[in-house]
Amino acid sequence: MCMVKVWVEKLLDEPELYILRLDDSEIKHFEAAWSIPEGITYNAYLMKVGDAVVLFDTWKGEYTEKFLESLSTLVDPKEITHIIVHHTEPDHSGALPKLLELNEYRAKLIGTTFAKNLLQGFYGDKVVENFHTIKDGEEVKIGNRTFRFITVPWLHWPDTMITYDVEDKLIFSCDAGGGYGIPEAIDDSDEDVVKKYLPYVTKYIVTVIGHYHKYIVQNIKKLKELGIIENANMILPGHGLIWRKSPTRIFEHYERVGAGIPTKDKVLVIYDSMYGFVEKRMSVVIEELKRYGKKPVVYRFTDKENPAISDILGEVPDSEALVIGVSTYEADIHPRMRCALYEILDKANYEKPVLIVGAFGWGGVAGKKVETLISRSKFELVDVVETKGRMTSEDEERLREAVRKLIQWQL
Ligand SMILES: Cc1cc2nc3c(=O)[nH]c(=O)nc-3n(C[C@H](O)[C@H](O)[C@H](O)COP(=O)(O)O)c2cc1C
Repeated sequence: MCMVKVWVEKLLDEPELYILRLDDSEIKHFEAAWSIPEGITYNAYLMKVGDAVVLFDTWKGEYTEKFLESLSTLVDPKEITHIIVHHTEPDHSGALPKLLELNEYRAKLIGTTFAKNLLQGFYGDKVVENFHTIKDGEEVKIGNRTFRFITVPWLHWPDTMITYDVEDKLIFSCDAGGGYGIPEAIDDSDEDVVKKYLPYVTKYIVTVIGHYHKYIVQNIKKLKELGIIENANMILPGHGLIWRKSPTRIFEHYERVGAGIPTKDKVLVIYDSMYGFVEKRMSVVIEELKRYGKKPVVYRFTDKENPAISDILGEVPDSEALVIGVSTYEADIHPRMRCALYEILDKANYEKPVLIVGAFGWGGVAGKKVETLISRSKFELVDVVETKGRMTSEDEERLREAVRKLIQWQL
């Protein structure tokens, strides 16, 4: 039996505003790719304003029945007059077709032209029969409120927009401002809950939006210039915590991740080691890093450990530098490291210095291949120390020297 938790809570009396949150503790791999033992929540919101009943997004399709059940405790689905579609990815739009059926297609859908197009592709023509496409910045009066729709393309699909409730200064931000994890609270009032949650936000940003991370900075700049962030009373994302104690905090966090602002002294060390040759080298690296006051965060692929790539990705944005340790495997990079590197370069491509360390048996190519990948990315290549078999005392000295070079690299 499915034991996921559902929250239906009133957030405001005026306007009458509710959150409908499902805690998906059953999910293992978000987007069938990112390991999230911490789970995720799907947040939809319902607002009753004058004669209008406005729904902001829905939940993932597999929870349609639960969504309709929860919604029915607040309103007869037939009474919904407007549905705001911020983003059509099925974790937010999955329950929409069934809801519209119950609603007898009375509600007006509001979203971008892209959103209309995508919904039609996913669910057919009927779903978009009553769809109003908005232009960036367009304001629509609904009930006794003014809703301004602001497009935030590539955060993280081309369809994405946010809604600003002008009178109440509320930002419904869908994926922007969201995170993984199932916080024990609805909002940011408890600092312990926030502290535990923020690393999951980083992991979410990198895995979900990371490929487009320059748009995070661009789009937040756009919202700042509109002056809506600093005066917001609440940020209401499609995943995770609502921000009402310090609404600006979540976008500041997003900005930091988008820009790759480092945490002082944090160096990310990632390596594979089948029989311990790379590992020996990496213990020298780690020892040398610590000697200079650095705080290495280490992920290793060995016959005992197989860390999730999603967790590694979440560590990149706030690292000062990276050290990559690789063995040569069938004239290539070890398969697990190949996979990790591919994702780092795709999702977490930042201007940070990188040191490459390699070990091989008869012809080292892994280090050179990593070097080629790094030199084509935004990362800055500091040095490559790739040597044969067991580590000699000369190899060790070269490694220590390379670590010192990394440390001096404008960290
Ligand atoms: C399955 C397998 C494939 C390998 N392929 C190569 C290779 O193509 N070229 C090479 O020089 N060494 C190759 N090696 C040797 C390793 O790169 C070498 O032993 C290295 O020191 C391993 O470091 P590690 O024990 O830390 O993983 C291979 C080893 C294994 C187990």
